[in-house]
Amino acid sequence: MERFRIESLTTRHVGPVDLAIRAGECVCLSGPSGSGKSLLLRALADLDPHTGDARLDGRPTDGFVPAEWRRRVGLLPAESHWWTDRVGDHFARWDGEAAALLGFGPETRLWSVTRLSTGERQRLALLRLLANDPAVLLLDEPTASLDAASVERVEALVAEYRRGRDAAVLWVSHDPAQAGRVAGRRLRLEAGRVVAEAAAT
Ligand SMILES: Nc1ncnc2c1ncn2[C@@H]1O[C@H](COP(=O)(O)OP(=O)(O)OP(=O)(O)O)[C@@H](O)[C@H]1O
Repeated sequence: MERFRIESLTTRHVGPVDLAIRAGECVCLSGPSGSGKSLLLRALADLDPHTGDARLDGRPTDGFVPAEWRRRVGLLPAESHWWTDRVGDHFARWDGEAAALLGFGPETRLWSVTRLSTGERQRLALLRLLANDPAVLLLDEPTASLDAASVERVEALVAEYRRGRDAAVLWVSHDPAQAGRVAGRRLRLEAGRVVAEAAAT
């Protein structure tokens, strides 16, 4: 079943891009630094101006109020934003099991955002995103600041979420080994267009 589809999506730097992701599928997107991967993800989340058509479960963007589209098509930016000082205030709900998998106990909710390390911010931003119950995950280098053990746990959590919710995942990664582990299909952004990643030689 197709979950997420974009047709002729065009922003100032990217496009036109056509892409369809099935329910429960993970697609990896790579491409040179500055090729527009982050901008593409922001457009998909309807955070930047764009033209073209995007659909979730066959329903176009303008069939949703913008906040609902952004909740259902969830973007994990490379740098997360926090708007109050207490970690717990940012969570729609606290999933103790998922938090424990990423190394956080219930006391984490009382922590100040200012004390968070870069890797803690990245993992907590993912937990916060999943707490919103998105149908599509747009993950912008979600393990860029993590050690190998944490990378493994994040990959496991996203896989469990994807299978459990039949979510469609678009995962930006510069790491071919990671793409091989997490994705069923690999794409590359080149000169503003999305093309199939050439097989490794
Ligand atoms: N607000 C903006 N105004 C003008 N140009 C921008 C803006 N944001 C990004 N760009 C430019 O658009 C291009 C694509 O940026 P983007 O962040 O999407 O790249 P990326 O593929 O995600 O790169 P990386 O792999 O380094 O994260 C870059 O040349 C960047 O400088």
